Amino acid sequence: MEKTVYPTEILDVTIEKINSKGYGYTRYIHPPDKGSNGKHLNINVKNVVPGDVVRVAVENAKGRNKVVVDYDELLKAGSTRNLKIPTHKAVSGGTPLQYMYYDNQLVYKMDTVKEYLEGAGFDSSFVQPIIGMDDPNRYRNKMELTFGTNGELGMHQQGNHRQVIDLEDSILAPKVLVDVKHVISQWQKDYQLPGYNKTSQSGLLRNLLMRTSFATGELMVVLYATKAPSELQEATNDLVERLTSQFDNLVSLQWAEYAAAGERVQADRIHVLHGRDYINDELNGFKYRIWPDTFFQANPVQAEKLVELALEMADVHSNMRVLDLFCGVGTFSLPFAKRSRELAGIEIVENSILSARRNATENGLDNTYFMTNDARIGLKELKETWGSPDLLVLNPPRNGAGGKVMRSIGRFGTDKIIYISCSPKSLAEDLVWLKAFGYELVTVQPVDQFPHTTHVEAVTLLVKER
Ligand SMILES: C[S@@+](CC[C@H](N)C(=O)[O-])C[C@H]1O[C@@H](n2cnc3c(N)ncnc32)[C@H](O)[C@@H]1O
Repeated sequence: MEKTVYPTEILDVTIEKINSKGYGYTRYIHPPDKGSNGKHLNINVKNVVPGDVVRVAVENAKGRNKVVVDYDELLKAGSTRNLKIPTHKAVSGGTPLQYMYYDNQLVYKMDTVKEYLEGAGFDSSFVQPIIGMDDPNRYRNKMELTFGTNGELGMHQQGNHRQVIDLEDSILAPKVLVDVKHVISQWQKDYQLPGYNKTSQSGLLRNLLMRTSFATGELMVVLYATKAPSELQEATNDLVERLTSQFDNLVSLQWAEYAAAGERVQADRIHVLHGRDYINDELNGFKYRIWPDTFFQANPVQAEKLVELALEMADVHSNMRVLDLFCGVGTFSLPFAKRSRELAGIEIVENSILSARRNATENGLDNTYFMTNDARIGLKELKETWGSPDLLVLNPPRNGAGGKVMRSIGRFGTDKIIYISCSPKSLAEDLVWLKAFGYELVTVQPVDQFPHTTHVEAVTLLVKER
């Protein structure tokens, strides 16, 4: 039987709230008439704030119960809308909160943390006022852009991974990275170099990765392309000339050859066109070497605060043995190792562990032990080889540590746990597991690590009841 397709309806709706994806949400009840009695439609609108009244066109309106749409007209601005930010439809998906005043973004994020914790049965009065940024713009030390098929170089359109929106400027990117982008776009245009087409699997230029250290000023530029640079010698020589003559701090220009279809995983071959293959960075007074694929905190100003908060909450002292789970290249490990007797780190990515070891040595620390392993297995092995810690620090990826790891942590029985989270949803889910092992929530400190996005970090202290 063929499904009925209902007509497109033009609806004027008031945005009730912003959901976890950053879409404005409202529930529209169709007026009762034949066949649609009481039927409702969940409408998700892009680039809005609560209280906005917008006009939207919904195709097959009575035939569906949810829809994600752009609005056609802003009829009335909500009270939290920052009218200095020009409204436009073609924005990339990265900054859905950018239209909201920064103070209201902070309230939204703090409420999100509270809601998830309350939903998991915790008392949200443990949640401290969120720590925001003095200047919430241009805070990222790393930008990754994609080449489109029509000369664009930018980020994907929200909800559409085939469409690239050319980056003219960005609220997130330091000026120097925007300037590098424009030099590369001009160079691409001058040599008429095609962007990679995922559908036909043809074209040359795929991605642009740019990193800058706020501490040392060093700049890294990496171009991902399907061919070797020697196949377009004149163009690559000119690229080196253009970038080195305009950016004194460029210490690493790399060409990453990557021919296979699909998303970039690892380059087939790296060609260093200028300088070296890494940059030097610093965080909380510790030195780090950063290669193109090294995971490193993207907002150094707030990352330093996270580390300071974690140290303060843990009250680390020189007799403590500390375990840093999901340790990466050692962002938390090194400062904790400096103040404690011994530190062990567990991390699944081998290169990160190699970096963590090197970083410890380069920073004069000789009390660290780093193990490459899946947290689920590493915890058990560590207990046998290294023993039990007095303090456990964990900073898992966005989807959390998961029940198996949390139960192992519970069985470890350390006096204190510091959980640094980048997702209040997974934080709340993970913390529930610790209740059964007698852990009590002491404090939750939200930190706005990524202004204008829906992400929010939190440093949480738990202690074991004795
Ligand atoms: C949010 S990052 C934190 C890294 C580090 N704490 C930092 O600040 O640089 C999470 C880390 O967990 C690692 N990871 C992901 N899954 C893992 C697993 N199953 N076992 C161990 N480490 C894992 C990732 O490679 C990543 O380095």
